[in-house]
Amino acid sequence: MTIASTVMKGHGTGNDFIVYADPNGEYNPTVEEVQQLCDRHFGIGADGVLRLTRPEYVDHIDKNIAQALQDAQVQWVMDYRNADGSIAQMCGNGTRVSALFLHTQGLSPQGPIALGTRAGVKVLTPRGAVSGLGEHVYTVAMGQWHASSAAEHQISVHQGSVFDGRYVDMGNPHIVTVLNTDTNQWQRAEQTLRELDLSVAPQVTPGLEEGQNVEFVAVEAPGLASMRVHERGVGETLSCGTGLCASAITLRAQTGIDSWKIRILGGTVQVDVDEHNVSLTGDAQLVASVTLL
Ligand SMILES: N[C@@H](CCC[C@H](N)C(=O)O)C(=O)O
Repeated sequence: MTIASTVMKGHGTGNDFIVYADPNGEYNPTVEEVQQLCDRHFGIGADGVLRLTRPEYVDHIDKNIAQALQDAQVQWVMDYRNADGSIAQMCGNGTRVSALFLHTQGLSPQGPIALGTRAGVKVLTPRGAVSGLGEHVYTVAMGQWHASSAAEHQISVHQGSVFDGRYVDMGNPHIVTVLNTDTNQWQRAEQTLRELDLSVAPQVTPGLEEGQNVEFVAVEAPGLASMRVHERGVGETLSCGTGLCASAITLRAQTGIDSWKIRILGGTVQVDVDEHNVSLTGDAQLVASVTLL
């Protein structure tokens, strides 16, 4: 695939992406092209592709959301693809990398960006001035969340253990299991978390028709937790922004605590939840500019 504009590689807490701007709707990759770009041996390698385009060039989008993007007059929409070529509604870490790309490429003025996604408009606020490559911190307001009030799913992992999981809708689907809320149980929960074999997708019963991202969380102290994730369309990743938000929402339901610092394999983020909104603060980094041959 050729893309006649700047293509970059970046990541947010180790969740890595290939990112480019496609303002004229000319470079809409096929499933095979996404798979090839994301292949870690035969391609550039990434968990997903972020195609930044105009609202009219995004397909597989809900009619009402497409209308909302038009009403909000967003300049840019993040058309997100998983490494296996599938389409997802949202990617929390991807929004930060998209914002950094738009800022550093001069495609969006400094300051907050209203970024369109298949899950609606998300506003990203840079924490400090954005100055070229390197690490930058953004807060993304993810907006209204929805969660089931009970753990209605069972998650079995490769080793045979079975956990209860709750459904959380972040625009994309999540099933979250909290391994402990009693901090005296932290060491055991942390060991369980560390030893989970996520090389194979956990089995979820009942599973969601559209598939699911699955998160496992252990609580170390009030407001401090660790998480691992198996992502739909990718596999285990070093971080998942929507999964971190889904985890904090579930932790809040089980502990009453609104504000969480959560460690994942690729770093640490801050998640703040209230009745209506959830916001995610974390890093974004661009690491390379790539020429596709
Ligand atoms: N890594 C992302 C989520 C990407 C989409 C997900 N795999 C899905 O299919 O829903 C994040 O940071 O939120």
